[in-house]
Amino acid sequence: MALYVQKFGGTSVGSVERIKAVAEKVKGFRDAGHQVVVVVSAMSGETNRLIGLANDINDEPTPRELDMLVSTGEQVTISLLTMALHKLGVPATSYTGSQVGIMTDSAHTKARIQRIETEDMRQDLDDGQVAVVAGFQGVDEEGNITTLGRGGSDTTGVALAAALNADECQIYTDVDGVYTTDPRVCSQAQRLDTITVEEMLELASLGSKVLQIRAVEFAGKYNVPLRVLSSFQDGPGTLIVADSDKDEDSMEEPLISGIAFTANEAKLTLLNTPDVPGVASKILGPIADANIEIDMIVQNVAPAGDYTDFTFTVAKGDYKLTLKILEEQVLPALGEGEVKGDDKIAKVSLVGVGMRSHAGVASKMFRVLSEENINIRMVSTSEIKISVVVDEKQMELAVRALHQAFGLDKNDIESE
Ligand SMILES: Nc1ncnc2c1ncn2[C@@H]1O[C@H](COP(=O)(O)OP(=O)(O)O)[C@@H](O)[C@H]1O
Ligand SMILES: N[C@@H](CC(=O)OP(=O)(O)O)C(=O)O
Repeated sequence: MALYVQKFGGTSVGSVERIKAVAEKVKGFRDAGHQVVVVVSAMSGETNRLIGLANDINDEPTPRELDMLVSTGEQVTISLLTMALHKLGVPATSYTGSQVGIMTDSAHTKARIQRIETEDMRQDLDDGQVAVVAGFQGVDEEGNITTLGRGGSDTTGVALAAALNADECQIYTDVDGVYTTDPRVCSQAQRLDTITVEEMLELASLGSKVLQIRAVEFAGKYNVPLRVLSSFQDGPGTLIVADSDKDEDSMEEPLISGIAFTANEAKLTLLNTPDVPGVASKILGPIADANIEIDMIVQNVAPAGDYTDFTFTVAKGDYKLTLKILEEQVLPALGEGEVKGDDKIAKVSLVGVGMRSHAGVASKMFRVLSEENINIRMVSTSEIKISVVVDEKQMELAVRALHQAFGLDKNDIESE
């Protein structure tokens, strides 16, 4: 007998038929003698619909009320799934985050889990029940409902698996595992049998939304065995493995494990800023004060030593506010310069632990992009990733060209 925490995302519970299919799947595990805790997201599109309603009423809803509203999406699915399980004769009880004791801090819309009270769930499991828990939500010490950030049900699943010491946390979604890149954009993408926590963290943080980044962090920190599977077809899925557990038979790591991309960034440039100590902090200080996260930063070498250009990227949602801060606070403080912005950009990233021991990945990447006539506007690197910023409209072309050039296409891998 094993204990599984099974998380079903929005598409997997997107209709009555799909909810019934999830109930059948859960029943199958229970009939096989396993204990199951299920975590569900809201039906697909529901969270966006609720946010839309809020914005129709008030374009700046308070985070507390937003959490109160969007958490209702998951409350619908826990009850419907539990009813579907009852219909199949499976004893089950639904719980909101607050009822099951998912205690978080008070950072509404991006709360962090601090502890989980597991007694009720353990009692249910001991009684032969399935516990059906609302993903994405928790409660703070004052009893306010909080949410964990978009995609947060993955984190609920992994956190519950850690708290219950489950044998595996299974993330069921609409693809049958983690692919070399998003299979919706590149039909040649290949499912990976395993991927390391480190690589998955990079892919998630660079835009692959198959897993929420904090869920991967949690799995790494608490050693939770984590598997991504399809809720629509059977198969082994992809196991996220500790960095030391990567297939020991393979003598060489593949150079690139995956390609991530996102069009959710915008680029801002300050032209002709004085090249003197303290300028970077004068530019970025007011932006940090506004709680805006900065991703890539590039400062050009000043040709004559006295003026430079300073470019950085932020999330697209922060673009307008950042532009305003630069124009209204930073430029007056610097006394000179000019601001330029572009929110039609995309970031494409190659990820792979094999890069550590191989030179030449960047030069090959740049060559492939130049052969496709794709202009590179910014570059950033770390030990296991290279990211470039390109025009948004060239993003998919860049992904496909790089996927093929780095030998990730289906036919290449199959013929090895
Ligand atoms: N490398 C990747 N491997 C698999 N899926 C990916 C990858 N990158 C992006 N995706 C996308 O992630 C989607 C699944 O995530 P999401 O829509 O959040 O699912 P859910 O609703 O189940 O939480 C897939 O449909 C796929 O388009
Ligand atoms: N419903 C929430 C939480 C979530 O994790 O959803 P999904 O599993 O469908 O990505 C959201 O849309 O962000």
